Amino acid sequence: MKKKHIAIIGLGGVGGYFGFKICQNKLSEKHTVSFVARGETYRKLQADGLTLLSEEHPNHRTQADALFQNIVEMPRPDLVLICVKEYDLENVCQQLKSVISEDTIILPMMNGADIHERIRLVLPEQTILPSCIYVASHIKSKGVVEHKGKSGKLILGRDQEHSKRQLDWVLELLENSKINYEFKDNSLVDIWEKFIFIASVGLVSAKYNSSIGEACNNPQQKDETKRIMQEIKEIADKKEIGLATDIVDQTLAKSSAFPYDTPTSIQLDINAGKKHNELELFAGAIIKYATALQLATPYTQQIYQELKAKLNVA
Ligand SMILES: NC(=O)C1=CN([C@@H]2O[C@H](COP(=O)(O)OP(=O)(O)OC[C@H]3O[C@@H](n4cnc5c(N)ncnc54)[C@H](OP(=O)(O)O)[C@@H]3O)[C@@H](O)[C@H]2O)C=CC1
Ligand SMILES: CC(C)(CO)C(=O)C(=O)O
Repeated sequence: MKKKHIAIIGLGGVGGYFGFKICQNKLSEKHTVSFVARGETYRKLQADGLTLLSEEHPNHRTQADALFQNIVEMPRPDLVLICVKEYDLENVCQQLKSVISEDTIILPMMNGADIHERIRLVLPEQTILPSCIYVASHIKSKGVVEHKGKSGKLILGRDQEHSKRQLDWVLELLENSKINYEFKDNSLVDIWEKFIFIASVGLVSAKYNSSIGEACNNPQQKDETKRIMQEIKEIADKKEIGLATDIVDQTLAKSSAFPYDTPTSIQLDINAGKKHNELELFAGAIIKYATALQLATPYTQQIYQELKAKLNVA
């Protein structure tokens, strides 16, 4: 049987954590694994391999079967894990066009409520598995990823436009890689549950340069976090996503699953003054959804302006 080729694009916090597991546990007779990294990350991976600092792995280093610095150089993949920030998504999808086939399965491992729809706009033929992830892992230095707290978790679902697509081998790969995952026919509720958490906590932690713990427990921050959650809930309700009625309380409780001082990626990026950050993925998207649905989102609007001012963006 032909070996399945798995490509992991982006070896940062998420790609480094999940990619490490896939590499460590790969069954070499069944799969080959490629990493695609750029710039300094590529050079570090070429020199030292991928390092994952995690209590789950006493051996910290691994190597993929192949390493590429450009997507277009790799052989045709059967499965692509897209592990980049949303502002790099369209660029990655454009480059993928020339190397994938209709049979390639795309698994985005990213935050955001509409990532699978955005991929579909560029790659209309492929099977795209809508997903969300929970993990606290960040780049310590290029090629070195640090994971803290609980085991990372992936929730993935069927592509509603390719609902008969055979996915057993993908689930078997996740299983063999000892990745904590859940597979659902419809993962949309889970995606919105993650979105309501990370968009609200992310925006407030970015405003105060605070942790997940502070954004959900400090009285003033908690109040702002809850108000943004409420605005997202109204959007989800109007879109008939099916979030639980007590989703705001459930989501606040979820924060205790993370070590108190866990940062969020948007907090780190905005407070490092990075012009590329996830403000549009969270605040921009909430405002866009609300405008289309004729809903008011004053708290999200306010924090959006405050964060733009912090970044000195008009
Ligand atoms: N980190 C976390 O704990 C969590 C993150 N998420 C989400 O997961 C997604 C990924 O986040 P995260 O891993 O933290 O992001 P990182 O910034 O840590 O990693 C993304 C990596 O992708 C690389 N990259 C971007 N474009 C390309 C390309 N064309 N070719 C090769 N490499 C590329 C970047 O390279 P370069 O360094 O050169 O820019 C970077 O190394 C985001 O949507 C985030 O919101 C979700 C849950 C938890
Ligand atoms: C909060 C966290 C770490 C949770 O998975 C996350 O999603 C992020 O920082 O983007």
